[in-house]
Amino acid sequence: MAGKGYNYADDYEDHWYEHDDDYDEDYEEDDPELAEAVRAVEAQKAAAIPTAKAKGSASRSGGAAAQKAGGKGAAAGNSVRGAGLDAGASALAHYLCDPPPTLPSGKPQRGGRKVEQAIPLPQTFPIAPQTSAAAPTKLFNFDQPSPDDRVLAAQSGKSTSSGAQTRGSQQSRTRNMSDRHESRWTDDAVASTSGRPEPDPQLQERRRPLSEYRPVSDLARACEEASAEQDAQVGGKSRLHLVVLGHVDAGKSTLMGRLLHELGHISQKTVHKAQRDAMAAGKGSFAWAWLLDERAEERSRGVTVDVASTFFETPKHLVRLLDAPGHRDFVPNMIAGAAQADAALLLVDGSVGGFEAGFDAGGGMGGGQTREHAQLARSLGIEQLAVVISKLDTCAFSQERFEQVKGALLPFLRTSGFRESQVQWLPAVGPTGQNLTGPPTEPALSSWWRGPSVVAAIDAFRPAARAVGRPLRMPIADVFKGLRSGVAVGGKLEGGALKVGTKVLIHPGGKPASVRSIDMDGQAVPLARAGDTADVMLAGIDSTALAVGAVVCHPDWPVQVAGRLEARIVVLDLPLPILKGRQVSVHVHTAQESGQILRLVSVLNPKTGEVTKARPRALTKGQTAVVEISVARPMCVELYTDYRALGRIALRDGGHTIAVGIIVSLHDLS
Ligand SMILES: Nc1nc2c(ncn2[C@@H]2O[C@H](COP(=O)(O)OP(=O)(O)OP(=O)(O)O)[C@@H](O)[C@H]2O)c(=O)[nH]1
Repeated sequence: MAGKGYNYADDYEDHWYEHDDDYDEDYEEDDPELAEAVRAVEAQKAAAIPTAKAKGSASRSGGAAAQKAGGKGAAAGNSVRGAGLDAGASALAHYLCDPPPTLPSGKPQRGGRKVEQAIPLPQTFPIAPQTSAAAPTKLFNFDQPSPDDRVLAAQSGKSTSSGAQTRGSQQSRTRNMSDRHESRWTDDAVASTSGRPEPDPQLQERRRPLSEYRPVSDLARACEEASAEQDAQVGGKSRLHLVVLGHVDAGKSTLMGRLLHELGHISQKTVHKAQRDAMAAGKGSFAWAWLLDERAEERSRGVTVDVASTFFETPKHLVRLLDAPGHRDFVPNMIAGAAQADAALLLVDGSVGGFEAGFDAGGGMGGGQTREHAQLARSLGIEQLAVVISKLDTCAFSQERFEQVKGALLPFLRTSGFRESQVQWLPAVGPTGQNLTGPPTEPALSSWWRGPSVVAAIDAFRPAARAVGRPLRMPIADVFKGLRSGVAVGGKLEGGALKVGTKVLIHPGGKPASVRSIDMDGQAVPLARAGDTADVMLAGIDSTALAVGAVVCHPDWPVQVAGRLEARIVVLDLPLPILKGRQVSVHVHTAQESGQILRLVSVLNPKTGEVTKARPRALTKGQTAVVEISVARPMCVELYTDYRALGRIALRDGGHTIAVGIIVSLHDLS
């Protein structure tokens, strides 16, 4: 079953939301073993490992606002996407901005560099000592406000020490195609989109149902021709958007750095340079990660800040890879990355203490990012997951430890809405390349592991269905200046298609524009279809009308712009109940806005959807409920039943995700 971008006509069954919390109770009722496992995890949590909290209390840096040099590489579509983009990137991000050598067609990319033949490396990098539960991770010396801090400051009307920006972390996602340039929301732009317009009560009734939409025939024909042509060009391979998730230091960048090298996308020379630089800086164990975490800040702190995107090929897929930051401060960036993905690799540190730190419930405030990332990924529509258990080399490749981690995580993933059949489990060791592209060579691992390698697990993911027959929706993940003139936006088409010359509308604001050119994977193309990630150069529009979180849409079938909405949510781990009036940060696709919970409408039976309590006074952990939320500025959203990718919502507060859900009704439409 496809991951995201479903066609409205398909009979996709969203397990979580339609049968959602079956899991919650099923495992208790039907599966005593599972219930026992959950109790064991709870007991484990009670014995809490304080590392995550210690990390959380460290002062922080909002490095996401920093910008990375654009240049032609960025124009070629390899720049960081999703959040804090120009701000340089994670290890992956870094690599991403230095374009991969060739395109699916075999042609070199514009600005691409020559890559030598990848040859297997011996284990040259020291392995991080991760054997003690007492010190599985390090403290970070963050000294500036994080993206979340900015959002919180904006909500409370305070400014942060580094200068709060109107749109918080979204501001930092703007990138430049030709030179370093920070495209800000100007007062005009804010006025055009932020002032709450008078709601139009008849708007909803006047809107034609999306099911009546039929693409114009020339676009439909172009899509058909393009599919045949592009499929032939890429040797029958399908496109897959993959996000790499996991707690900080789980080994994401290291694993992906080594994988990209083994697949021939990072040269031997580059590897040696990263190794030399890392050694010289006394951070030898981060050499593989440095292939991707190229920003000085990321290297010195050893953490990924931004979401980066790059491209690689497996036997079955052309993979657009998004490396999400693991640190809790950068979860908004992670959300923007995961919002574009069809499938996810969840890296889990299997070392003793390492897993527990990432999975710790954190005293009821979200805890480790293993939990938060998994829950967010599911709420953003990702159904297909491969859990990669790393660092087993620190415990002699113990099969028992592998099973222990799996046993603790599986019930949690089920309650988060993942189907067991859609979750793969595998071990891998990034620094030595064990089980990355083929069976492990390490006897202690090969003696018991018979399952897939990382590449095989990626190949087992199914590509998303392309919803080309739907009205155009392209949530903007990136805004940047054109090479010569004009402005361009980057993002994933969730529905419909675009051709050069297509007339579009940008919401909020309702500004018209037309498509001047389209770039995909660094090449100019005549057409982009649902499921593609593209850079679209626009004509007839000013950059002030564009921002991350806005949506490029069909002029006659525009996206909804709502100032108030009702959502069916599941309350996550939190120490204090949700009360009416709570300030939250609202995340939908790539958009993020300050909001407030106006009303607690009802508590629902998660199995039947029946109202068990109307107008509750508070919502607590695990409850399914309907709430009404207002946002400070109208947001581009859709009902979940109309457009799933634009109808999923996450609510955050105090740097933690407190609820995830779906949008069930829209109000104050403009
Ligand atoms: N022993 C061992 N160390 C590993 C393994 N994978 C990664 N490491 C080490 O763990 C540390 C963190 O690795 P990264 O790749 O930076 O982790 P990350 O998940 O990308 O971290 P963020 O991007 O900051 O979230 C580095 O010192 C790596 O060398 C592994 O499989 N075994």
